[in-house]
Amino acid sequence: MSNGWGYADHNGPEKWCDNFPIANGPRQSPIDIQTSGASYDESLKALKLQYDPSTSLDILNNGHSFQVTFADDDDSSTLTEGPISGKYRLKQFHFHWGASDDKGSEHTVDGKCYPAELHLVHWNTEYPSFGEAASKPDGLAVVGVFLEIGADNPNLQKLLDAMDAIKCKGTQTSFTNFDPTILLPESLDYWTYLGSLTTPPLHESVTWIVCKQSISVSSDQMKKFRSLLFTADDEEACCMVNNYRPPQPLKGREVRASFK
Ligand SMILES: O=C(O)Cc1ccc(OCc2ccccc2)cc1
Ligand SMILES: [Zn+2]
Repeated sequence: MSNGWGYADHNGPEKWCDNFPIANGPRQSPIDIQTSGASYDESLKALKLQYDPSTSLDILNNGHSFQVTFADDDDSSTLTEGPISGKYRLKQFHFHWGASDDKGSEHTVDGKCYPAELHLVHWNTEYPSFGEAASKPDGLAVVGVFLEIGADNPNLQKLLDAMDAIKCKGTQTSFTNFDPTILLPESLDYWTYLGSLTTPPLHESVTWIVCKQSISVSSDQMKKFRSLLFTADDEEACCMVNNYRPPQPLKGREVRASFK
């Protein structure tokens, strides 16, 4: 794969195993969450998400998605409790979405796809940095939130307004004073299982925490996501759509629910 991984036929999810053999590993993500197979675990705590908006730094088109990056040199923005032990710091959040409203999420629920999925990426402060944590079995905790077509979501507006400035791969702009709490659903009921990054290097280092309740996004707002490009300004334009990996084999893993 001379020009790196992506989501096209020549460099997409079916080809990633060529350079990243862990793609066929025992704890790959995403998965289809079969609700009947998820077991309620009364020992699971409620998620504790404490974010300081002053830690948001910038918004970047990295050629695979767009991400908002946070200052993570102290414990200002953290995830604690829930299924994890210890303290995890927020590093970034990003989205995955489809070319049309009938697909785009990475996780599915009883086979149902959503038009998009938000990932809030946190790393275990047991390790010195995100880079160190990213390859450890308990290194990362990612909170996933489904987006479902409905009314315009005003809480997405600041992200949408920034997209004109990050249309092409490699572009970024300042994105300060943003509290990602506004992107969370009302209920923080969740499913949790042990999985992986859903993009190369596909490290099996993620405790996944997938919220049962979705947030809304309108069809028009989804069109704005699809106006971004996978490509740099000196390349032939390719719309940033279908940047999702399909569900991977469960391989005997347990999926637990924080709710009855
Ligand atoms: O949320 C996801 O899609 C999982 C995911 C989380 C973090 C992530 O970071 C990219 C990255 C991680 C480790 C090393 C290099 C790059 C890549 C994927
Ligand atoms: Zn992701």
